[in-house]
Amino acid sequence: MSDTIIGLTGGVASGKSLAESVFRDLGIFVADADAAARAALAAGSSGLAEVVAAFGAGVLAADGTLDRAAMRRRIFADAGAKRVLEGIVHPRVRASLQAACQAADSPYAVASIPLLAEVGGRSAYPWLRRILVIDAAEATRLARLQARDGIEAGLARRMLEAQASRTERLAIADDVISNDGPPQALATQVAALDRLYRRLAASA
Ligand SMILES: CC(C)(COP(=O)(O)OP(=O)(O)OC[C@H]1O[C@@H](n2cnc3c(N)ncnc32)[C@H](O)[C@@H]1O)[C@@H](O)C(=O)NCCC(=O)NCCS
Ligand SMILES: Nc1ncnc2c1ncn2[C@@H]1O[C@H](COP(=O)(O)OP(=O)(O)OP(=O)(O)O)[C@@H](O)[C@H]1O
Repeated sequence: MSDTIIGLTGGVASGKSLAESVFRDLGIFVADADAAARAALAAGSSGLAEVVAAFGAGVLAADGTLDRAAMRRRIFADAGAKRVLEGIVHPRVRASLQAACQAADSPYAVASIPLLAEVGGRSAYPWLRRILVIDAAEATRLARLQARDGIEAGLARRMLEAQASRTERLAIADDVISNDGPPQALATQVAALDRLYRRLAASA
């Protein structure tokens, strides 16, 4: 049972997954918003039923699951559709992350929320004790994104531009990890924050 929940965020290819794995290695429970968003629209879920009610059965693939690629094309071409989908998915993601983190048996828990700055930061997630931003220079993220996903520079740049700016994200941060150096430097910063978060949890 953990009431100390840390929000982890960062732009695409900033190093969130790497930071998550370091927290897990230190014995900390990590809940992931992307996984919660997929579960919210799983076959047979109430979320998927709401999506079908809002968008029609045409969003389903032949096997009755959500046609995610088609939905992705639709929401990035139509801001209204994106808002409708988010209205269905985001409340479920918030509830699922909170429940999973509160049930965690580690001293504190981490909720990894890639779009935390985009959805309104603390006002959307008032139960976060602190917000940790993984930060890296845009050039670093572009290079790592291209290397990891094998995509061309133009697409990598558009993905960065579709997200909150570095300044907007840093504005919601209580803690910042700089990930422009080697992986070991990130691990050292995570370990230092782990000590802080354990102290906070112990005094809660
Ligand atoms: C549209 C959906 C079905 C597409 O699924 P698909 O498996 O093709 O893509 P995936 O979920 O991996 O997302 C791909 C990338 O798109 C971006 N993205 C997805 N949803 C959003 C959004 N609402 N706003 C901005 N960017 C988004 C993210 O950078 C993500 O890395 C899915 O992304 C979705 O349900 N989105 C709405 C819910 C949401 O906001 N999810 C984000 C985490 S809470
Ligand atoms: N300090 C580092 N040095 C070298 N490579 C790194 C470092 N940190 C992360 N990477 C690499 O950069 C890429 C992006 O990192 P990671 O996948 O952790 O980012 P992310 O924020 O989780 O990305 P996404 O937003 O796409 O989920 C990965 O290939 C990862 O191995």
